[in-house]
Amino acid sequence: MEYKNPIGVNINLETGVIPGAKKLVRRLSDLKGYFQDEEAYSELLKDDPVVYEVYAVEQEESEGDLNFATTVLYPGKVGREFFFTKGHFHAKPDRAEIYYGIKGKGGMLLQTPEGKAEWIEMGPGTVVYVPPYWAHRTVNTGNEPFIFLAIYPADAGHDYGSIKEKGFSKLVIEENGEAKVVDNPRWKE
Ligand SMILES: O=P(O)(O)OC[C@H]1O[C@H](O)[C@H](O)[C@@H](O)[C@@H]1O
Ligand SMILES: [Fe+2]
Repeated sequence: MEYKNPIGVNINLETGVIPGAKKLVRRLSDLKGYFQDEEAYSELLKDDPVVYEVYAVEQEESEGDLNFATTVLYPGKVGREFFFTKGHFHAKPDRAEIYYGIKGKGGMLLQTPEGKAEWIEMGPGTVVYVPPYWAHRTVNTGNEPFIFLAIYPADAGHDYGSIKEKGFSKLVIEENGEAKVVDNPRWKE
């Protein structure tokens, strides 16, 4: 039997960087169609800011193995909507995931395939259990980078399709300087 080598790394708790990890950058242009306010989107697209970065340590897809990744989600808004990650179901939909808040302020929108949504606030030290079958998207509701760790099955995969097309049934917007979770007017079952 060939055994894999264990890994020990230190996450930089200020920047979210995992040394040696694979870095993925998502700019606003990668999130076309995701935000409600298309005018605000086009305006902001002139600068095409980085919305988030992911530092991932991933294994080949196999049952029983685990991946981990940090995400640095920058502060910002498109219109009244706070910056967020794309959000996804797992390609193997019954795979669960654990998130751990490191720095900054935000939360997670979760949603069942039928469109029942939940919002969980996150800050440093928050653990979120994402149960099997729930789509999940993180949102930065603060004014500094929101940094968190995620641990997920190596064979979970990402299914972006239905979220890209329909979004979440809830939106997280700013109202009078506060984050508010409201119904998505464009949501259809
Ligand atoms: O893939 P997104 O929905 O854009 O979210 C960005 C990333 O967030 C976390 O780090 C997850 O562990 C990753 O699996 C995911 O790729
Ligand atoms: Fe996930």
